[in-house]
Amino acid sequence: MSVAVETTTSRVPRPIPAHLSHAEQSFSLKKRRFPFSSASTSSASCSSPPRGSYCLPPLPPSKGCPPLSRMFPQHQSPWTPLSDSLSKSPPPSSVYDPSKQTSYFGQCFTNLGLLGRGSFGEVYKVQNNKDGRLYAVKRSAQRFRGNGERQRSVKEARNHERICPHPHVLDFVAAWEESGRLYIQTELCSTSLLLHAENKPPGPDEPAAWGYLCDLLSALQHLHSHGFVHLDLKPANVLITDSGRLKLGDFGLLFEVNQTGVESKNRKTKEDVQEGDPRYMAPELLRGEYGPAADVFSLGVSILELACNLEVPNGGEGWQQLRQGHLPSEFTNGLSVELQSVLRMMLDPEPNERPTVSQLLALPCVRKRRWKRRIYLMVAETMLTVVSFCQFVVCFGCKLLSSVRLPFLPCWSKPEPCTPPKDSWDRDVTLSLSSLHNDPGSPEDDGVFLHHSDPELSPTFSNRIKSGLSVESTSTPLPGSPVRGPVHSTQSVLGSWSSCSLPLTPTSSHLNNSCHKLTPDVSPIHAERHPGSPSTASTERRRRGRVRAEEAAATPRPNFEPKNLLSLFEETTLEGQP
Ligand SMILES: Nc1ncnc2c1ncn2[C@@H]1O[C@H](COP(=O)(O)OP(=O)(O)OP(=O)(O)O)[C@@H](O)[C@H]1O
Repeated sequence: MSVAVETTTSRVPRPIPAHLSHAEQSFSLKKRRFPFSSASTSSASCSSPPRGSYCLPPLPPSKGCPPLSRMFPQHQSPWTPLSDSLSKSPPPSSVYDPSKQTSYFGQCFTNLGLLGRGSFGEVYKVQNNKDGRLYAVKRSAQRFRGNGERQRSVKEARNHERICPHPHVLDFVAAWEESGRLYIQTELCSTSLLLHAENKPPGPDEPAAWGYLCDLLSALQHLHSHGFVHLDLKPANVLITDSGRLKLGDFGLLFEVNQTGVESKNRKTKEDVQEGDPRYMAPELLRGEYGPAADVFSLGVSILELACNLEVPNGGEGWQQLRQGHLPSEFTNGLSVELQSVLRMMLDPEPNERPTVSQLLALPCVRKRRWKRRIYLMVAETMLTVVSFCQFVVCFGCKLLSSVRLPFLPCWSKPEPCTPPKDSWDRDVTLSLSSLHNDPGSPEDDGVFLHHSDPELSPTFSNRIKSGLSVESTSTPLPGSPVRGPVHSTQSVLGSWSSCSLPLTPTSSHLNNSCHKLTPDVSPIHAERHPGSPSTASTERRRRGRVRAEEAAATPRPNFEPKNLLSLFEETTLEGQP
């Protein structure tokens, strides 16, 4: 361990990865990027992809013949478990029936919406129909175009499963292959660290950076002590829970170092070589030296970025300087001496001079903050659990009251389903799709996904909505609708139709799944349905009265207020008028 030793070799410019043709030249303040909501609505054009998510070019709209599978509907291709968890305990036949046309995903999960898109796939928030819990499921965007591609995709899932559970590593649940696509089921988080940081008020945030450093050092210590190197550590690959706990994810480039020489230079075989994000890449990776020190460097760059709110250069002079041990003083001068010196050590150009994760964790300044961080997380998680429990009690109480069927509360007599009934979901989607595409529901377009994620791929769909046709068959908000909040992406996907809007931890949220009542805000849709249709004043009044009544009926019980009684009264008065 040494503080920024500048050797002669460190001044020699390092070769820049070949694909960096549009390299940023030096350091700059972080630009605000649109979070997922923009990706969801415009990722087809991909004009400004979220950083860390190199969007694939949009699929061209279908102009020619429909695919063969649409003309000759066929059964889903077989479902293949890829994780030990699924092979050892497959779902019971009551949950998954292979003879049914619906996919494994469609039968086992209720899709609650798109969480985000990355370069390889789309991530959905789902509810498991077996245990009722909420999870994230990542589905590869493209079907495998060969065995090589398949192997590479499957590797990410297998790598993830090999890592023992740890409080700062994203929990792996299961992986499977279906219809030529890979599915990975993991624990549900709130959002990625990148999006979280970008949605905070601009400006440096050193206390938060110390917290991130402590969490990610713990995660790396776990990986390194088990003989793994991540090799793609960056804020986009770190997830954050509702309590603020960081979880390291995305193990596509995970590399196993031999146990005897964890610190020794390990060379990957040529076919193994896959470059991570160049902005966070340690200089020695360009020489083919793969070791735990590379993760320390990437963590250093990530913390520098998060603490100073700066745009990390992906090439050019700034990229070179960072790999020669020069920190951008115009940004780092505002940081404490302690953090500056830790960053200097982590960003040492020589991997052998860089401290190991254990050495960093032993630093007094880190140890002090790690304790604070632990206490903070403990308190935050306890509070979340208490809030979740209270929500559960309130929801349970409401359900109980509604089952009493009080005569003066007519709208309480029919409680809304917790989630859309699966059959109706499938039926609605199939109806919607078949009416749009005249397609009997091919496995090409698994309705469970197209319903949420691909409206931009289906121009007919959006035109239909725009032209004011019925949206009753689409009971979920459209991607890009204003209900989405930038930070709490998981929560905002449910947006306006979740009556329990407090963020829940994945562990606790199963307690109150009953809170996820679907109460679509129907009034604006109805109002726009026939904008130009002639209507007399009385029919208009009646229509408004009906809409209010529908709103009142759709309002979940906890929101039942005297206001609703007033509107019911008003409605009755309106109905009574000639
Ligand atoms: N477990 C999760 N819980 C909540 N949101 C998630 C989860 N996993 C991913 N996301 C969201 O989905 C987005 C895309 O996911 P992810 O980055 O894993 O896809 P990817 O194809 O591997 O992307 P890349 O390879 O570019 O990193 C993330 O930015 C994050 O917002």
